[in-house]
Amino acid sequence: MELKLQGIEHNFGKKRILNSINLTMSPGVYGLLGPNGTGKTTLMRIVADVLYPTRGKVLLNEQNKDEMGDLYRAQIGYLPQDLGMYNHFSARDFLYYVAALKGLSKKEAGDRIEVLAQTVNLSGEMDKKCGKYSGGMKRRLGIAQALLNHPSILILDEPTVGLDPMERVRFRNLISEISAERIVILSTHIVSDVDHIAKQVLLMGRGELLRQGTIKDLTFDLEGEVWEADVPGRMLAQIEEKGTVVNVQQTDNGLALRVVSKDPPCEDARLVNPSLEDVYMHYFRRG
Ligand SMILES: Nc1ncnc2c1ncn2[C@@H]1O[C@H](COP(=O)(O)OP(=O)(O)OP(=O)(O)O)[C@@H](O)[C@H]1O
Repeated sequence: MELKLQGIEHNFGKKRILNSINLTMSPGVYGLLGPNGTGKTTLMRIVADVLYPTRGKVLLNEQNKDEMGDLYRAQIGYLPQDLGMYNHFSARDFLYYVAALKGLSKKEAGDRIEVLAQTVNLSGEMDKKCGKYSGGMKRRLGIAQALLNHPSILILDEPTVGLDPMERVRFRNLISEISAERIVILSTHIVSDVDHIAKQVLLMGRGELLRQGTIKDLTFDLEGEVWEADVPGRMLAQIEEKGTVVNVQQTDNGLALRVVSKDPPCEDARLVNPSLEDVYMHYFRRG
């Protein structure tokens, strides 16, 4: 399976939001990473077929999605940022409702709901009202609704917002499990959401894909340029002029810094292995 975005552009009024996005995806997790307002949601809505791009094409296995119509939409599972749930519905009723919208028969829906309740670890909570669900449970229910139609393309828009660290890890493992034979596009501005599970990371800035690659590719870019150093507090401003300070920690003797810089930012700076967070900060430090 191959999903291709060709020359995607999008304008809202006169404002250019997406600029010539070209991307080819195969099964696995694609982590769409970038600051707020850079066009991640807009791009995902285009792939989910709820927004038409101003220009460009989306091709699934070389077929234009607009020509495929329902056949394309049948392959999509979408968890938008603000999935509305009816608080007075039980989780089971909510899933039956979405299944009906997706055209599943009652029997098919019933079987699928039982399987998905287990997948997202909500089997014991299906009769509870959605309004009584915690943030993490709502996200898992959101994933279940997106999976009802066995989608081969799963689009998750900031699925981990508001989750505590434990839920975040659980959620990440769940995404990893369900990505085996699907293309999963996951947008976030939290580096750790994609750090362990993304097959490819897509760095998005101001409507453009700035860099695409495996975590290894991206961290390799900064090989030999990430340093740690213990310095007196007064040196911070001077070091900030030399490179990107990605972390500052107070210590008994001053500051422990992590810095991205081509040259050593100060005497006694030690080279360390680059992380995805270093890469993110390097690209987006100035917003
Ligand atoms: N319907 C709309 N009409 C006009 N402008 C819009 C519309 N939707 C989004 N925008 C603008 O498009 C830009 C990109 O928004 P988008 O939601 O795609 O970014 P994002 O990267 O997903 O941001 P976030 O991380 O905050 O969700 C923003 O400047 C936003 O204000």
